[in-house]
Amino acid sequence: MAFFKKFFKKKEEVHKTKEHDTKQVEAKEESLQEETSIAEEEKQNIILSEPIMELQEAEQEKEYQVEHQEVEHVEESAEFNDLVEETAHELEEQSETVTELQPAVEETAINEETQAEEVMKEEPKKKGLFSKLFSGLTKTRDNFLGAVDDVLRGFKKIDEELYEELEEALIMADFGVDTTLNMMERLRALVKERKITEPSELKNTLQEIITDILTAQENTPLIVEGKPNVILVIGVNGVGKTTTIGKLAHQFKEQNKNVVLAAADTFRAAAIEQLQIWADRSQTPLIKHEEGSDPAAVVFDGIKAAKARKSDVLICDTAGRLQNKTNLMKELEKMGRIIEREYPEAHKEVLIVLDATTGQNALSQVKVFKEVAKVDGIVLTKLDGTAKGGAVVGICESLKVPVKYIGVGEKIDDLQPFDPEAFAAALFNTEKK
Ligand SMILES: Nc1nc2c(ncn2[C@@H]2O[C@H](COP(=O)(O)OP(=O)(O)OP(=O)(O)O)[C@@H](O)[C@H]2O)c(=O)[nH]1
Repeated sequence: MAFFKKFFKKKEEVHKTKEHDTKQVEAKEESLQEETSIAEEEKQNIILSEPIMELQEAEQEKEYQVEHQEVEHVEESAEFNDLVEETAHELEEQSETVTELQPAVEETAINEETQAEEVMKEEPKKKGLFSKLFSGLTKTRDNFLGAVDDVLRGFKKIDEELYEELEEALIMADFGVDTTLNMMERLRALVKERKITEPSELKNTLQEIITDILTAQENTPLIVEGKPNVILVIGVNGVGKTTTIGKLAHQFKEQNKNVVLAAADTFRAAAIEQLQIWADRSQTPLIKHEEGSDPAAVVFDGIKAAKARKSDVLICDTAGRLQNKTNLMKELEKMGRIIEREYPEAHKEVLIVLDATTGQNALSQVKVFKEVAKVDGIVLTKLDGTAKGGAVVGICESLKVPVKYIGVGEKIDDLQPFDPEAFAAALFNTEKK
């Protein structure tokens, strides 16, 4: 702005000077003309050399004046041109700076746009996860929360009778006896400590206790970044092992991971065929042998394929026959040995799949598997089809094995990482605490 003010002020000054000088020249011209006509007269009347010389001098002076004026004008216009050039130069420099800044400005704009897009993508994803969890837990919530609300509405003060009825509601929702007793003990202690008198306030306190139990168990990620990973999936027939493997493969592939599947449940031909369907669905290579072949040999070939493809994750299906614990133990041990020997650099996880509809039975399955293998995490399937979702709390509390994923439907993207706070919020129909 200052530059333009300076520029126009100078321009005005130049213009004024020019006007003033032109007037002066015109006045001079007039007087010269007058002098010329007098001289002419004199020339005509008295022919004398002196006036002629004067006239010549006057003419010369006039010429000089005009020339001088022109020079001044030329100088002024040169000054004006300089100013114009200076302006142009400054403008050019400014435009260069703008051009230099342009890519940075564009980059910033693109970055902001990308970030906004990512946030926009992330937000519905988060919302989608919670709404799926929320609708998946409908039966459990109706069963559990409905019973809790009924109890709390029926009392004006917190007394022993209220505690007993709450205890019953928790047991009916499959929290398990031990976990329920433990929860009630914590509830009584908090009521005393916080001097709670209103029955309606117990709901919040219960949600807090459940969130606390679910988050108490350290939950590590299923796979380690920058390392090859092997996941052995165990569990009894029909719990949703194959489906879970397909869903996991799909999720890892969405995260741009290279995945290989191995059909090490060779006990039934149908298990291999079913895994092939999920491998096709998630577009993942499947290593398989004939029905009845050695499961450890399938794992061996799976490792070979994973190494050749520089895979991030190898997921092995296994047969879960609890009827013969000795065989099951031998089979799992042999697979473990092969992995240790052939793939020592890999991170190994044993994931047990449990069917939530079996409620407390799921808990006893984990107990048996824990006798034959080290179990690192739990996948609880079919939470959408059961009123017994409270079993999750019992499993977390009594087994000290973290729930890593939950199944909330039959579709490929109906498996989600277990989020304890979101689970408790969906159970109590509230916000995450
Ligand atoms: N609603 C619902 N159904 C599920 C879920 N997970 C698996 N299923 C269904 O449970 C049934 C059994 O699943 P599979 O994956 O075949 O179970 P499996 O443990 O591999 O069983 P076998 O192959 O017999 O050993 C199938 O009909 C699945 O669609 C889930 O999270 N929700």
